[in-house]
Amino acid sequence: MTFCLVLKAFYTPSLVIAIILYIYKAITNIHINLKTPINFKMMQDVWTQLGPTIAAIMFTWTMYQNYFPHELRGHIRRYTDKLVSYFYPYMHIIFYELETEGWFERSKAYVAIERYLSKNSSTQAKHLKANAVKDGQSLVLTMDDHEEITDEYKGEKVWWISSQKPTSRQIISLHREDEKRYFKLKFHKKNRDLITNSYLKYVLDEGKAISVRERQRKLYTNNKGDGGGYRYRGGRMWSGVVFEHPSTFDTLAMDPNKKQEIIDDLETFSKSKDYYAKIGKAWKRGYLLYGPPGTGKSSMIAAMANFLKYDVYDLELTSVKDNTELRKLLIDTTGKSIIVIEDIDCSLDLTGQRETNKKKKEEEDKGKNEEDAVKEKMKKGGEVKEKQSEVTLSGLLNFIDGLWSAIGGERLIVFTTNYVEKLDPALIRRGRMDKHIVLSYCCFESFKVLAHNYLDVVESHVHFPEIRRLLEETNMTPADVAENLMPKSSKENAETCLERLIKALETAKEEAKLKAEEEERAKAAEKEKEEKDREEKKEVTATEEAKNADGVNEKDNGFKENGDVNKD
Ligand SMILES: Nc1ncnc2c1ncn2[C@@H]1O[C@H](COP(=O)(O)OP(=O)(O)OP(=O)(O)O)[C@@H](O)[C@H]1O
Ligand SMILES: [Mg+2]
Repeated sequence: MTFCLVLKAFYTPSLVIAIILYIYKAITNIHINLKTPINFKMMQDVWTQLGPTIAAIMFTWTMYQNYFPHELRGHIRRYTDKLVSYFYPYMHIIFYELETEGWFERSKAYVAIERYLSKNSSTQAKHLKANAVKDGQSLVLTMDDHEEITDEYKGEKVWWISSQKPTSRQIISLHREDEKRYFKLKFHKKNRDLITNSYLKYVLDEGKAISVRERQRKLYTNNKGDGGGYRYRGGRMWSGVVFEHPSTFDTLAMDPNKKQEIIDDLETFSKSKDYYAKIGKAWKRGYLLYGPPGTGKSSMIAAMANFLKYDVYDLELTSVKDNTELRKLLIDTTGKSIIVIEDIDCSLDLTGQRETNKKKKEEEDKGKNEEDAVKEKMKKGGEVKEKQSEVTLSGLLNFIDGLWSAIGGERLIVFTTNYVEKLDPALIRRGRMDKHIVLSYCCFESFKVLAHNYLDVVESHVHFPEIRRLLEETNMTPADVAENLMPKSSKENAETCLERLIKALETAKEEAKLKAEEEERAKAAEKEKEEKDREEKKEVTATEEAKNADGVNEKDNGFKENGDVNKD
């Protein structure tokens, strides 16, 4: 029996089990032998018997550790494990916290499991650890070492144990503790396929999804680089700040049907990973937002990011040196993000670059030569102007849907513009910009959203019919409507704000009328001038024709006279 116990005690936890078993056996023996209830005297006897036995076990253990050859110990351990596993119906999988390769970073699998278990941990574990996330704004609770919690998957029970073991002292650990922390998953042998094929994937996916949901989202902008590898801000291509824009689809003023259509579209996109894979399309979607200034294009991007819980990469195209740098920037973005290029029509001269008729090319070449000459002149004079971006339309087209664009997945690319007609059709064709959304002047439905948000006027108001009429008769951007609805002092209430809006709408209507009249007058004057020019031109042509006719007659006469002379 003692030999068996020693055999079982090849590693410390087993040693503890062995001691417990021994105590139990000693007590039951006494109980059986004496047929008396266990009392204090008996316990004393147990301890008297136990002391030398434990000492013997410890001695044997130390001898074993110190004097048994390493290989032999390995063999013994292997056979003991086999023996134990023969009777033991459970299997274990271990997930270490630190990667053994590289710089001992935290393993992604461990982090995902930690997040996945956080819910069960907080309800089941007695000892918890708290880790700060979102830059210290919230806490994630995980079970502390030597805690065990259970989980259930498709009706089968599994156990998760958190533990740690000391690492070799020769390893210089950059981590906070010189210990190897790990999660151990215990499950019944019969569930082997279920766990390895399905449960583990589920845990990792869920863990990652929780991390993404609860992460601190960022707003990035590209750093200006020299194109040769060196970049500002510690070599990073993007620098980010915490994304805190409060715009949501609830605060966005637009036609409710159109709004719902966009929400549905976004939701479908975010859940369509498998569908995109099935149809052989990169998991990305392009949105073109266009409309006059102040109609909510930027607000909509923020609302999209908040709805999908994505990061935002605000790409400043003019700071990108060339197409290669643009590609590198794309590779440096993560999935679950929106890449935004605002005012695409102003970013670069991307219009008409595909119109390659000869004349245009010649003109361009001519212009280029002149430009080069000016640059050369400036250099000589010591004036070195900042380098212009060399990003081309084809570079941008590749950025949107070239081979590289598939990297990372789950990405929205959003362009905004005030002048959609200025853009090259290739840039905004479906497939590149899949959904075109026009954001226009404030309609009555949009106004109602703003009135609700800004003044808490929910259903109706006595001024609403008049505002409705005025909004139908004149164009006012949601930005202007919002500004009029915003109380400017504590004395102002819904009534005063709505009255101010009515006044502003009337003024806008009047101004629009005057402008239209002015334009009408200008048009009429232009027409009149054109008419006059045409008349003058007609007169000039008629005079010239008359003159020419006179000239021909004179010539004819001359010929006749000359002919007569020759004849003579
Ligand atoms: N549709 C809208 N819903 C709610 N608020 C809006 C809307 N449009 C504009 N606003 C308000 O007007 C401000 C300006 O809007 P925003 O920056 O989104 O306009 P934009 O279309 O991006 O303009 P620009 O073309 O000049 O960039 C926002 O801060 C917001 O308060
Ligand atoms: Mg904007």
